[in-house]
This record gives sequence, C-alpha cells and structure tokens, in this order.
Amino acid sequence: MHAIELVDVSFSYPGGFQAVDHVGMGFDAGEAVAIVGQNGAGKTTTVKLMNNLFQPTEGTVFVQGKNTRDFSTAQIARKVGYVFQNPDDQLFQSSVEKEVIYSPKMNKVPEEESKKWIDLAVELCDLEDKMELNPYDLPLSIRKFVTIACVIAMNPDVLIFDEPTAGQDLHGLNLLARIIEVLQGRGKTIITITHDMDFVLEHFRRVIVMADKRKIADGDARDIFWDMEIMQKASLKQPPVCSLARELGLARGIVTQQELLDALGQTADIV
Ligand SMILES: Nc1ncnc2c1ncn2[C@@H]1O[C@H](COP(=O)(O)OP(=O)(O)OP(=O)(O)O)[C@@H](O)[C@H]1O
Repeated sequence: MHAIELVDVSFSYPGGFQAVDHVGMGFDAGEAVAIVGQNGAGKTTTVKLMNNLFQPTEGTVFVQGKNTRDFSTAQIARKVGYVFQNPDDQLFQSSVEKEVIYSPKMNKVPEEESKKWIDLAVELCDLEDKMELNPYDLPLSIRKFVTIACVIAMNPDVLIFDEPTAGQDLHGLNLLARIIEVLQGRGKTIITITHDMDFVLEHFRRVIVMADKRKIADGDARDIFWDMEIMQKASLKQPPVCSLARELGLARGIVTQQELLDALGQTADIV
C-alpha cells in the first residue's frame, strides 16, 4: 500500500480552469521525491490534492489506502503535512513558540509525544533562540522554517514542502538537507517541489517532472537529467555538471562534481 497514491487525477479550479490533467503517481513510506517543472505546470495544485486541500474533479487520491473524499481536510492533514509555498499563508500566531505548539495542542496530541516532536522540529529548523519572537519580525527565509517546524511538530507520516529552497542561503539549504535526511531516516515520506536542480541532484534519487498540467516523467534523477527530450518538454535547464559532461562527451548519468572529476581523471589516463 502506498503512503499516497493519485489514480488518474484531474483538477479544475472553480471557474473551470484545468490545472491538473489525468495524473497518476504513488509514494511509498520513507521515500524522498522531488517534483520539478516550469511555473504553472501544476505542481502546487497536485500536492494540494494530496492533503485534501483540494479534491479531484476526476480520479481518486488515496492516503494510506483511504479515499480522501471520505475524510475532512483536517483529518488528512494529520497524516499529510503541507508546508505552503508562501509562509504568510500559514502563520497567524504572535510568537514562534505559539505557532509551533498550536497544531499539536489543537489536535490534543498527548504531551509526552508532542514535546518530542516539537523539540525535534525546533532543533532541525534552528529556531531555539527565536521562540519568543514574532514570526513577522523574522526574514522570509526563516519564516519558511517556522512553517516547516509547525508541520514537523505534528508528526505526520508524509511531509510536503512547496518551494522550500526559494530564497535560502547555504545555511538554509544545509538545514533543509538535514531535515530531509533525518525525517526520511524516521520513515517519513518527503515530497518536495523545487526549482533548484542542484539541490535535487544532491538529495533526491527519484524525480517527477510535470509540464503543462501532466506528469511527463517519473524516475531516477540520473536518467531524467540526461534525457534532453524531457528537459526540453519541461523547459528545464540541464544542471551544469550534466551539461558540461555532455559537452565533453562523457558517459551519460554523471550528476555530481565528484563523478565529473572521476570521469575526467579516467579520460586523462586514457589520453
Ligand atoms: N486559485 C486558482 N484559480 C485559478 N487558477 C489557478 C489558481 N491557482 C493556480 N491556478 C493556475 O493553475 C495553474 C497551475 O498552477 P500551480 O500553482 O499548480 O503550478 P506550479 O507548477 O506549482 O507553478 P509555480 O512553480 O509557479 O508555483 C497555473 O496556470 C495557475 O495560474
């Protein structure tokens, strides 16, 4: 049984604009998957269908085998946590501490259990010295971590991060990498929308590519970033390491700097 499964799902916004067109995908427990694609491809709409913020116009979304139509958004949100693209859509308390404890408290999570996850969330998101501050006095990049902490604190089985890398510096990117690693290590399913292809290559093995409302590819990053037809169809730029390796005529599938250096070393030996 998948943690989440979309079966032939379409979605149109009220007013009739179709944003998702017959999409199918499944995610297992403990998987980390990146969703990439140009602006307007339908990525955010697709993930909002996964936590029941939207219900499909056609097709079915299953969360741990259960049809989301049979549950409220709040019920599904306990299993599938979604971190909004814009943190300001999610923050409404007067301090970071109140934000992070709000959902576990509202959902009456037993104190011992909630303390464990709140402490982990605060540590992973580097918020220990910001608990008394008003989120709106913090920069956007840190507000984003406040929203991530809120979702981790709820201890959902699936966490969806919408554009977490946008506007992050190296420290922020390192925090995100550790969050993904630690949560995946605890059996969580992590789904991340991002435009940062280097971040994808470093931290995700499986990549889903969306273009023009549809899923056009789903597989190993090593295959996908070397498939120029997919790159062109999705208007994606091949990551620099891959394009350099391609220009140099090196083996397909090179995606990291180390692999590029190793391949160049071998080439130099042969020459
Ligand atoms: N509330 C809405 N009403 C009508 N159309 C919408 C609404 N929200 C999004 N859309 C449209 O649906 C399409 C898909 O949007 P979506 O946000 O899912 O794409 P995306 O791939 O996440 O893009 P981005 O990277 O820019 O966030 C876009 O054309 C967008 O303009």
